[in-house]
Amino acid sequence: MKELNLQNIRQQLDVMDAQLTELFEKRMELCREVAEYKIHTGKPVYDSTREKQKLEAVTALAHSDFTRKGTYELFSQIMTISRRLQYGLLAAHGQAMDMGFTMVEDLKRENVRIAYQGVEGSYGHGAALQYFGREADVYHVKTMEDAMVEVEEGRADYCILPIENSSAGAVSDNYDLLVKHDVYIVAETELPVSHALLGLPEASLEDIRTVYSHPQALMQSSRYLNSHRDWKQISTVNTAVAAKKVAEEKNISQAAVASPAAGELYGLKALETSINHNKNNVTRFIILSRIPVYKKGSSKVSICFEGAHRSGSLYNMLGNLIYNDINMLMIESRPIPGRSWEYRFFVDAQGSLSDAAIQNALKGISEEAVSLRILGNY
Ligand SMILES: O=C(O)C(=O)C[C@]1(C(=O)O)C=C[C@@H](O)C=C1
Repeated sequence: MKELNLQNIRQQLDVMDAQLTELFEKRMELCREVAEYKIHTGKPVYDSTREKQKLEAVTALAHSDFTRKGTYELFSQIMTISRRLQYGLLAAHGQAMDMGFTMVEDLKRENVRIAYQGVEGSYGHGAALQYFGREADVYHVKTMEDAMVEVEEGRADYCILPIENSSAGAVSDNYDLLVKHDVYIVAETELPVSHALLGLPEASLEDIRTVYSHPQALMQSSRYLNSHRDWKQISTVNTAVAAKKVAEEKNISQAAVASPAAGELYGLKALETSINHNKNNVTRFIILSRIPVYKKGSSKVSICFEGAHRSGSLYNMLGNLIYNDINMLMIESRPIPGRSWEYRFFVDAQGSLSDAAIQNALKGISEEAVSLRILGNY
């Protein structure tokens, strides 16, 4: 057997890697010229047919299954890097994508109407008052979708909807609705969710036999509620509806799990406060407008995209963020209606639509994805 000498093998690898690097740099120089051609002709950077042909041609040169697969991966990466280079050059020539958003100094806050889902005293109501102030012109509608339609059809200037809870995670339905309706995220607000056990003013803990609330709130307070085994727990559509029911039925044995604000509104007494076991329970609400604007200094961009249904597609989309040095804050996937086992992705990234890096990344995603929608910058 040939005597193996690691040092000698490494020296040969070093020589070969230097050649590869030199060739890689030469290839990128040519891609620079391709970019110049594309700047002048307006031809898109991404050419899937050419990439497919290229991958077929180079894999045909390989001699084993292993190197064929490796060649495929290697050249997919090289062309991805080539695209990044070209997007950067296009952006430097002022050929950034038109995002369709206008930057404003501040969001309009005077004489605005705000729709929220639920009833008075619900957490949605609380979030609306927290963001727009206690004197704000807020009104409620029945469903989350109703709230979006109010904005879309111009009856409300804004609507406010929960999108994520620190313990329960994403409010998936609202992600789906964001794609369905022509509304844009213009702001967000975080509302600490702290449940109280609310009873009639004359009630005491010993009187309670039945507790009403939304299933989520019952669950979030289950440790406390289960320590009172004789209490019957009954679900309602909303925490505030539970409080209203207790106030209206005037039965001393009934209590509701809802916010202290709901208690105040319906004249109930807090028999116990902060009964949710996760004390760091915060819900993030988004504020939606039908006008695509973003406030100067906004630092979070939300997008939604569908990639091609093939290996590496998501990886390539996210590569656009990585190559532009953008920090991804959140990713969520949702099934695409009518297409089983295919998903669309919702991504929050750090930055502003006026940043060159964000513009560059979004241009890349928009060319390479099946569809891209910018949901907002706030
Ligand atoms: O040939 C082109 O049009 C290029 O932009 C070059 C290149 C490559 O690196 O080979 C890069 C991107 C395209 O999607 C296809 C191929």
